Amino acid sequence: MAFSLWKGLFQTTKGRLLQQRSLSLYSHAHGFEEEEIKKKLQLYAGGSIDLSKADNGIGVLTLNNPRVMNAFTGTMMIELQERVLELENWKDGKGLIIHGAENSFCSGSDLNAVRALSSAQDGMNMCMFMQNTLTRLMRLPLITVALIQGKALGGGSELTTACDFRLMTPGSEIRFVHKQMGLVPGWGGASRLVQIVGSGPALKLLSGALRVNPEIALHLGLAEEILCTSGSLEAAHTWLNQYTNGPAEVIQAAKKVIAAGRELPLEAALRTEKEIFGTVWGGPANLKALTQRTKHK
Ligand SMILES: CCC(=O)SCCNC(=O)CCNC(=O)[C@H](O)C(C)(C)COP(=O)(O)OP(=O)(O)OC[C@H]1O[C@@H](n2cnc3c(N)ncnc32)[C@H](O)[C@@H]1OP(=O)(O)O
Repeated sequence: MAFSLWKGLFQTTKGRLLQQRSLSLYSHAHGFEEEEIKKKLQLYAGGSIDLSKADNGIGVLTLNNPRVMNAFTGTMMIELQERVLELENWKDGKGLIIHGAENSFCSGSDLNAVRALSSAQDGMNMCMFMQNTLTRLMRLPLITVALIQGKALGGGSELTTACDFRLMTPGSEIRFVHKQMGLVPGWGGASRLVQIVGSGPALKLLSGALRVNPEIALHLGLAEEILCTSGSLEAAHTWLNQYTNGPAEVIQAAKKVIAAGRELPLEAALRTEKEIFGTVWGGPANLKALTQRTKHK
């Protein structure tokens, strides 16, 4: 009796810990005033973040504010959070492509909002708000791809690092322009960039505000492939389809074990891998493969 009570308690706590890892980084305890910053962000309206979810499990998220090169207004920051929460609950989802409207990726945060929210407290709250959202985006159980056409500047470049992969078109550019603005990244872009390209190249990209064209991005391991400009969204779908063929629960499990390996110390990652393995072992896809005596020739 006592043993089963302890076991139940242990499993609930473990479940909660696993769940918490997928939730936000900052809360009230860190001095983060989410409602306060959301009220302020609402004042800087314009553009939208559009999400379409197809039956094949691939979503497309469009940064839609082409008049200002898809800069992030306050309301777009809030909408991004809403779309990410929606994607967290997409049971049949397998992959996500993020792109900008009208052949441009994103020119960072809307400079009008930046100017108006220049106090230290607003800056910290906006930083924590965007880190929370982009961390949740990074942890989505979906394979995520940033399709970069045109420029990804400032916060736009940071957003690309929250995706699993980056695909670029000829003439496109990723550029951490923060230094030119007297800043460093604050949406988590520096920390993620180090994980992607290593600390030396990351320091050069930031301190030189270097332009990263598709060839350099390929060389650094920042981009996976250069796609043709025409029909690049279809090409991004084709590229992603190589990795999303199969049942959603298996693709999602694959993303989850890799995300754990990317973020957690080895022992914690191994334990998480065991938990996720348990969700697919004996599951429908596993039983089907066993019944069919699947061979891998
Ligand atoms: C998290 C930290 C950050 O993200 S800080 C923001 C970093 N981003 C920037 O500083 C981008 C500044 N903008 C630029 O460098 C250029 O506008 C870029 C994006 C290269 C485009 O140049 P170009 O193709 O010549 O077009 P343009 O300058 O005429 O721009 C078209 C209109 O868009 C506007 N725009 C552009 N970016 C932003 C932005 N981030 N916030 C607000 N507005 C932006 C331009 O001002 C221009 O508007 P308008 O036609 O002058 O009314």
